[in-house]
Amino acid sequence: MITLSHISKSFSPDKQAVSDVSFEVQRGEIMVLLGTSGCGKTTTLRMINRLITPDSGQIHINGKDIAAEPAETLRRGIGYVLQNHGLFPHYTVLENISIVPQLLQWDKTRIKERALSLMEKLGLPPRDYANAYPQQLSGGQQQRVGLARALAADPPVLLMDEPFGALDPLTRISVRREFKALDELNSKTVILVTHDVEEAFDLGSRICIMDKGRIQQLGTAVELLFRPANDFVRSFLENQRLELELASLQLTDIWRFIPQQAAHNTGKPLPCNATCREALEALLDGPATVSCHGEHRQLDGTLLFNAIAAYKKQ
Ligand SMILES: Nc1ncnc2c1ncn2[C@@H]1O[C@H](COP(=O)(O)OP(=O)(O)OP(=O)(O)O)[C@@H](O)[C@H]1O
Repeated sequence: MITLSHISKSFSPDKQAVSDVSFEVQRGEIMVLLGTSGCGKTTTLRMINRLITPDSGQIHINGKDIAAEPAETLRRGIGYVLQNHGLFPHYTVLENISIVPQLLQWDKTRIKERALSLMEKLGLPPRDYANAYPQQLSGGQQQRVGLARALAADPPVLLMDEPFGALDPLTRISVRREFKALDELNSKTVILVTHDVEEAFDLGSRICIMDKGRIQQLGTAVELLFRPANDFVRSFLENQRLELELASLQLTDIWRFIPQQAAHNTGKPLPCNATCREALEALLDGPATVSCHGEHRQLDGTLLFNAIAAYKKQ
């Protein structure tokens, strides 16, 4: 678990880069820091691995005050992923991924097995890429190697600064999908910085929206969309609101607004953890049957929109 308590930092006397930021991130969570350029996301992240020292406040990782720990020891427990991957050009892919386990003096077989397994999981067939050099890879492949390198020693904490920011939209989505599918994320505490709203909602267990160094709201996608804390949050999400709402709301959230109309046993089955967006897509082919809490109800496009509207009005 990572805890920030009243963290502030300024680089000049007249402006606070980060102002009284407090939050907790649990193991298994991906917490996203989201906001416009210059709002203090990167500074916040870099204080967690002591690349920047806060002016005031404390940061604890698993109950330990990071200021009391040697920076080197601290960083060995933290995987750090940057936008421009930072790979060593004269090291092969395998050598780049092996750097931290080597520093930790893992035995050679274990290092190789771990590196090859990560390459497989991240869509880099070892046979094709293990002995390649970074400049022989595409941007997306380099970023996959950067991810594998950060994960190699299985650190309990992962800090990611715009990790997919330099990739084209299609590559970005596929690298993100592979990242999300990594089962080892369940045992890590992850903080990810982005200014991409869609990415934040796709990856974040919770999202922390920042502006001018301050937290404006920290919550789940549904909380931010349906219970915005202030006008800044509301307008920050305005452009993508409908898309985000459909992708964030699950049928279980709107279940009580779907009429108790027995299903006709025609139509596609939809599970109650389907999102409204998935439901909408399925409903383009005709009515469906939703199953929630052992009950089955009929759903079509009109019923879905009425239920969403009722949920928003409550
Ligand atoms: N080393 C530094 N020296 C002086 N000012 C800095 C330094 N690092 C950051 N700042 C300032 O602190 C503020 C917050 O910067 P920060 O990089 O944390 O923002 P950000 O939200 O990550 O922005 P971006 O998305 O553009 O990276 C900005 O006004 C920035 O100019």
